[in-house]
Amino acid sequence: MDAIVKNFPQTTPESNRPTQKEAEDAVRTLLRWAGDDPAREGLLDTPARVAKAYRELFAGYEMDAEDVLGRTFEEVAGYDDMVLVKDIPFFSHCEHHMVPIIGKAHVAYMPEGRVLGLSKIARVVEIYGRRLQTQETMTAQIAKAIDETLRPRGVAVMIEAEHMCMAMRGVQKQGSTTLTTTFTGSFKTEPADQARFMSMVRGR
Ligand SMILES: Nc1nc2c(ncn2[C@@H]2O[C@H](COP(=O)(O)OP(=O)(O)OP(=O)(O)O)[C@@H](O)[C@H]2O)c(=O)[nH]1
Repeated sequence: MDAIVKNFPQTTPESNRPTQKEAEDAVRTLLRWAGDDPAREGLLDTPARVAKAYRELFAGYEMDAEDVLGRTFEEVAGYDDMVLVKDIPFFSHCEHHMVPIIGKAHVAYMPEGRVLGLSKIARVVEIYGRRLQTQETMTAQIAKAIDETLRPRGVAVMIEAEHMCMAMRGVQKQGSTTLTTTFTGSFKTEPADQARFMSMVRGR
């Protein structure tokens, strides 16, 4: 798992964290930048609310995929075929504009001796989603985390998402979806495994 941290060194050391007051002052600055008055009554509590909301929206920096994925079970009754958890909803934020990415993740693996608790797969999506992200990085991180901790025969991750930076601002194209995939192991080497993943994701 060290490799994951090395490849994706996103977590801020606690010593570099601003104080609550610094965070609230920064929000007041942005309110003024937007053209509003942080001293007006309706905005007085907003900096504290935003600082609190950021802790929640970016809680992924506080969480470690290794802890979550470390809890595995012995293979269940000889089951060794694909396990797919699809349509896992998530909210993330793009690292370019800090506005939402709204999407769904589909995550599959081929067990090799051990299986994961299903909720742990959704938790890994949360861990990487609740950070500033690009969709490509998030897709790769989820696959890599499962691959390195569980050592399954293969991992497949597909993310479909709408980027609010393309909808609310800039080019302003609402409703477009970006799809990204990462395949490891048998999903990479066996076209049949990859095709089955795609058809299971698409089968509604
Ligand atoms: N590859 C990738 N690009 C992203 C993602 N989220 C946002 N972007 C893009 O990041 C790019 C940043 O482009 P810049 O030209 O530096 O910034 P900008 O002037 O705000 O760009 P516009 O959005 O075109 O107005 C934009 O094209 C965004 O669409 C992502 O998850 N993956």
